[in-house]
Amino acid sequence: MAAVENSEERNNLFPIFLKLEELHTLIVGGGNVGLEKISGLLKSSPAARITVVAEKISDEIRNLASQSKYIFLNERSFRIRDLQNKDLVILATDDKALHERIRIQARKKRILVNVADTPDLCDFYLGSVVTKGNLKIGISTNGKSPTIAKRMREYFEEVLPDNTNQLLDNMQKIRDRIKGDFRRKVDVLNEITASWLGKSSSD
Ligand SMILES: C[C@@]1(CC(=O)O)c2cc3[nH]c(cc4nc(cc5[nH]c(cc(n2)[C@H]1CCC(=O)O)[C@@](C)(CC(=O)O)[C@@H]5CCC(=O)O)C(CC(=O)O)=C4CCC(=O)O)c(CCC(=O)O)c3CC(=O)O
Ligand SMILES: NC(=O)C1=CN([C@@H]2O[C@H](COP(=O)(O)OP(=O)(O)OC[C@H]3O[C@@H](n4cnc5c(N)ncnc54)[C@H](O)[C@@H]3O)[C@@H](O)[C@H]2O)C=CC1
Repeated sequence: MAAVENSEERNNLFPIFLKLEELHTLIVGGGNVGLEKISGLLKSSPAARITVVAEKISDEIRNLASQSKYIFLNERSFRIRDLQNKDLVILATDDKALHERIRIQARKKRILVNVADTPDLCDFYLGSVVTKGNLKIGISTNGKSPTIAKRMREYFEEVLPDNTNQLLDNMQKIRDRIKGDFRRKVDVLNEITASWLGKSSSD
């Protein structure tokens, strides 16, 4: 009798691309991990609105904050009212019990939470991010290996041609110029990109 195989594991996370200038992100913890998370946010969204609360805020974080008028620093212990008017929360302290307490309060307010070193407590993960002009690719290994996510980013950064952004600019111009109904527009755009990956024009 044929053995029943386990169904393949897969990544069920849903990626979205957030406008962090329009949202307000709270980061609790101002050490190395806090620094990594802030740097990650700023790399994609240089004008991200971020409030950092930490008993001790590192010089590196102070330096980053001095380059943006949208980063607010509060060097003190976390208070529940820090959650007010926040959309996302990233927890990066060395106090796991504190993380669990903050998570409960944040969930009550329907604020999405990331706990840097505790995947089970996360509503969302940060991913590795490849940016070429207007193109952005988010990468997740489902928490299996952040190192591989990082290597994948490096790989795509290297293989994506430098004229990728020009391609997008050209396509936007063509897209704006095509007249006619929606169906015709889709047909034309498929037709002119058909040679990509050897696809047929109807793909
Ligand atoms: C689940 C997740 C939750 C989250 O943090 O959001 C998570 C969790 C954990 N990370 C850990 C460790 C490391 N994280 C990195 C790096 C990154 N980690 C990132 C994301 C994520 N990390 C989320 C899943 C993403 C996915 O789905 O793939 C990246 C992609 C984005 C970012 O952080 O901005 C960024 C690369 C950015 C880039 O360069 O492109 C490195 C490598 C390095 O620093 O060089 C190491 C050390 C080596 C290693 O462990 O692989 C540990 C163990 C801690 C411990 O040992 O105690 C945990 C906890 C655990 O796994 O239990
Ligand atoms: N540094 C690293 O690369 C890694 C760290 N970790 C873990 O992640 C956690 C954080 O690491 P680091 O950033 O290196 O630690 P850290 O000690 O440099 O920073 C901890 C931060 O949390 C703040 N903090 C603590 N209690 C607070 C409170 N009640 N309110 C406000 N702020 C508070 C501290 O003031 C400090 O800014 C640790 O538990 C560590 O074991 C895990 C993997 C790698």
